[in-house]
Amino acid sequence: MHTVLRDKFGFTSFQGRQEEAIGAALAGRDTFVLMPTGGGKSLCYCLPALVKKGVVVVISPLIALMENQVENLRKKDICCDFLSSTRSAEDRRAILDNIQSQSPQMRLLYATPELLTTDGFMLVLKNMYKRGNLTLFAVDESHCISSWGHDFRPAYRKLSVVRRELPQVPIMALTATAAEKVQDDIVKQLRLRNPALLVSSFNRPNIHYCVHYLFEAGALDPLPHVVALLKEGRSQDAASRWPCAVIYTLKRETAGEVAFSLSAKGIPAAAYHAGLKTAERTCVLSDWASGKTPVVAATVAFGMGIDKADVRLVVHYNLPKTIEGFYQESGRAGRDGRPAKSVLFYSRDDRDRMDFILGKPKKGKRKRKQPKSQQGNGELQAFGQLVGYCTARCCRRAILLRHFGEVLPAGTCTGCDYCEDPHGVAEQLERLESEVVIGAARRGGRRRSFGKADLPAYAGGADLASSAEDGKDSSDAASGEDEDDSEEAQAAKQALKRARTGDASDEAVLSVMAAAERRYANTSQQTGCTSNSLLNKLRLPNTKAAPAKPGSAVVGESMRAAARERIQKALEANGALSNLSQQQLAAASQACEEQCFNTSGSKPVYLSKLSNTAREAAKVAAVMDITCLAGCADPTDLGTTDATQDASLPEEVHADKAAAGPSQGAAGRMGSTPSRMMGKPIPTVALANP
Ligand SMILES: Nc1ncnc2c1ncn2[C@@H]1O[C@H](COP(=O)(O)OP(=O)(O)OP(=O)(O)O)[C@@H](O)[C@H]1O
Repeated sequence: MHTVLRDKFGFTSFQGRQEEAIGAALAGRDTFVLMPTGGGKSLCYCLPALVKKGVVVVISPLIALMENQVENLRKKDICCDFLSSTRSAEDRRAILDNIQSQSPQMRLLYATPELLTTDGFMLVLKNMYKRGNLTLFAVDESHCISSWGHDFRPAYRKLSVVRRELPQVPIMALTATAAEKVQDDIVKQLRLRNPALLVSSFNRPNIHYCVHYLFEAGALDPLPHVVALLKEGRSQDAASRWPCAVIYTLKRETAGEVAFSLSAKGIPAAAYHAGLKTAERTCVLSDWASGKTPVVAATVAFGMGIDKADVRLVVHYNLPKTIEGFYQESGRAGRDGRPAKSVLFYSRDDRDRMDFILGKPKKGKRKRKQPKSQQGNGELQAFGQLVGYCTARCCRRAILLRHFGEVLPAGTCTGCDYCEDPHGVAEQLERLESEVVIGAARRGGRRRSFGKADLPAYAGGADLASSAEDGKDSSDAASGEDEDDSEEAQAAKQALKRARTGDASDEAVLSVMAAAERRYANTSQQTGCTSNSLLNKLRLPNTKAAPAKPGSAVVGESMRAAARERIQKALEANGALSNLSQQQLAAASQACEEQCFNTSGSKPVYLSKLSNTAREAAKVAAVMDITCLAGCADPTDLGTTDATQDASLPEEVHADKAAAGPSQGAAGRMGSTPSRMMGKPIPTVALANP
């Protein structure tokens, strides 16, 4: 092992848990390897391929990743290849002949999960199995198997077929980001048998973590701060070079704007996202890798397989959706072990926007494979954890590590803004909170709602709408449950059908694989995608929409119904309102939604107001607050009716509410007095549209 390590790979020693992983694989044992980004996971399956007879099959999610690895291994004279739609028929035949021969020369073969799980390819694998030529299955980026994770790819789920059909071949699952729940899921889904669990620390001690708060009263634009960070990095470099940096943005447009603005200030920067042509992306990547363009502003399409050692700064210009995503992206900094920075910009607007994007009901999702436990607001919960990272008054590193089940001993943080200045961070958080309250008071007691002017990070209102839909589409795609009507998707479905019914020509199998890869690369990883047909459907005015009132938004009835449902769920979850009946809550939701509808001049404003309303609904402290949330100074404005009145509410409820005194929330600000509620039954609101 050590000889191969030195002679083939040029390393003097193993790092992390490489040696144990390799030892387990050579002993024929299943292995679960969790190492941080840049930890050296690929060696864990590459080295056994050179020591043992047979072929190591590596499952990898992207052609680009496979190409990159094959290229690197070939430089070391290691015989390896990958199967994909980009290969000629001749190449594919040569590969299949090689691996099915009595003694294959091939040491490693890379393939996507889509290819591996087809009947045709399984036949090839069984041939190899019979000859004893399958050394190991390495499942790279194995967190894609879990819908708890952030990069779920449905085809990964089918990999259990490997254990079923080829039971004696050891399996190695590898990942850099998997919280405990995801780790369990990986082991379960792949049916690993008594696996060696090799979990390294998630700690990246050389990365300094910082959350930069943006205030309403100040500039909400992160750009000047990014420029300052880059200048600071430049002044720290002896040769006065711009630091190598990645700036992650939510949307493609923002990536373009940031790159443009930085270039205009003399900072060499380029944009990278899935909307660019392949040649353009390649060019941006190679200029970045060579140092010609040290700064890249990118969406999450700039992802797996980015292996540049000297990234000094990773900025999150917008909030990421999950801690896992954040950890992986920020982890691209400092792979050389030298000091590096992660800076995440946090503003209330950004948070509200993401809240809304993720909170929208996903049309048609529940009908299909979503596990029960994850129905509802799993994405919102995951985002809530990320918000917790930003707003908790405690060490950032400790929060990250705790998320992955690790405890950071007190006082051992190697650098974060909180540990350096806990009072400063606390003050900023207080300021953030007070701005929310002051802002609401200034608006006459109404809760904050977005208008175009309130969205400086976005070009305009329509952008917000598309962003919201984008989030929906991308998450649908990520969970593999969207209905894609595109020609490409239809062709892929046909091919998949042919493959399943045994007519698995190479072309059919490869076209399924190519379609899956394109969808994964272009939608799952690209939050800014706008091409989904669902989005277009939602954009069309709905013929069943309620008649638009003057100045009201053009919003379809289905969206309005979903909005009412969302508000109602928030009210139902609010313990302070547990005494209200379903009918009362439904009526309150309706009133709140109508308020949003009637006071919004456009769909984006409606969506933003809705988002705020749903959030506030979860927080209201009394019935009075609901009425104010719905914009009524008098609860009876909501339409109290004797017929539907729930006069049977127990006396103590009224007494409790009276004893609670004036609400801290909107009630007081609206000038309503609690006495108006006292002695009166809590109003039951009538359904406006029975
Ligand atoms: N034993 C070792 N000694 C020194 N360097 C190593 C060793 N093993 C791997 N490396 C180097 O570490 C770097 C990262 O390795 P690798 O790409 O396998 O990491 P990874 O864990 O797969 O990262 P990612 O999760 O980002 O894909 C590579 O440049 C590799 O050459």
